[in-house]
Amino acid sequence: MRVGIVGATGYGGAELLRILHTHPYFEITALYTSSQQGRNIHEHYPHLTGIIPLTLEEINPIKMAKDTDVVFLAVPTGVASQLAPELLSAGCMVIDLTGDFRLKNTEDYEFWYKREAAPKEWIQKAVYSIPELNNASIKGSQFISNPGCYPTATLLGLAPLAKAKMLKEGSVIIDAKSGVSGAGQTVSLGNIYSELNENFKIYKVNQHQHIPEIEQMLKELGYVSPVTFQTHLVPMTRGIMTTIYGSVEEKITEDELWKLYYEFYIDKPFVRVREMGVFPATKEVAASNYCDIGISFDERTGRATIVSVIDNLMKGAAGQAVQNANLLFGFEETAGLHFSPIYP
Ligand SMILES: NC(=O)C1=CN([C@@H]2O[C@H](COP(=O)(O)OP(=O)(O)OC[C@H]3O[C@@H](n4cnc5c(N)ncnc54)[C@H](OP(=O)(O)O)[C@@H]3O)[C@@H](O)[C@H]2O)C=CC1
Ligand SMILES: CC(=O)N[C@@H](CCC(=O)OP(=O)(O)O)C(=O)O
Repeated sequence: MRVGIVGATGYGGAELLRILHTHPYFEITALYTSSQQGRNIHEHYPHLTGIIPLTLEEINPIKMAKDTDVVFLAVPTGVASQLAPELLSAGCMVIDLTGDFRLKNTEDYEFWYKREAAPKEWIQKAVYSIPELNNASIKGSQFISNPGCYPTATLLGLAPLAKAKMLKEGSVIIDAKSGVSGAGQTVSLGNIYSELNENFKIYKVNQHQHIPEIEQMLKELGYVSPVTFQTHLVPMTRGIMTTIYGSVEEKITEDELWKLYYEFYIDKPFVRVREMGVFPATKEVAASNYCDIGISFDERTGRATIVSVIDNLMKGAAGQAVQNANLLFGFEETAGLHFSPIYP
């Protein structure tokens, strides 16, 4: 299958290149840019010298549809709302990594993202897919909306309890932390070394654009209340940890809670439920497509604490996008994604 990547010069794009250049069924045939036409990708990313000898091409949907079978959009949110429909109309399959097609309600998008939403008919066509939580098969669709990084970690952490309808409505609090590559390669004051180093910051308090995405999916799973969701920037390059608190409706033991999670994910190759009492760290999934989950239940308070970690660029973006592409084309879900985490 011929693959094109728009935004190959960004962090999500770089991760797609790392995964796809050794993928058994996909071949990267074209890279597209809005600002660097004619340059070789290694001029932007010297680490790719001798590995991916491709020149960056201009974005031309008609030509792109002729030259590729599927296009990954690793562009800023806001750019895909116009570009994806153009590519789809030209006959391309599209995997969109942006937030532009995740929210089914356009008013929610406009409220949280503070910009105009994509056309409704295309939003309806987009399949939002965290593969471990999909009810329907995505094979046969043309257009995938890849989930956000924080929602992936959060929803995988909450899904077993939400689906079992064991979460007390109104009780969920998500405390999330991310490494700085989550903000992409664009420079901003908050992301420079002297602002980040030896610092720990909360940001977008009660205003994060991933709140409606988390709530939309939680509703589908069976939990309908709003959630409290806060995000923090950690002075590290990769990784997300979400520490999730929720009250459990029924009287259960910690053993029973662990069994619920273990069985929910038993046939899911990328979710590793840790042994009871063992909690994952971000480094234990770095550069891999795993989501690792640790669980604890406090019988005193009736509250569960769930810790889930991912690599924001892998399971949080490019890894999950390739996992979705594998499913879209009927390949094995894990194809090209057998990366063990980099440690130490
Ligand atoms: N970083 C992360 O951990 C995650 C990112 N995402 C999402 O993935 C997408 C990509 O993120 P990320 O790689 O981090 O971002 P980056 O800022 O690192 O890269 C985005 C790339 O988009 C390209 N671009 C900029 N403006 C335009 C435009 N007008 N038209 C076409 N291309 C444009 C740029 O390349 P060029 O100048 O060559 O065109 C740039 O390299 C975003 O929507 C982000 O929200 C989702 C989950 C996690
Ligand atoms: C650390 C950091 O800044 N992370 C970004 C994640 C952005 C992202 O992935 O945005 P969409 O998925 O909504 O496009 C943030 O919190 O906004």
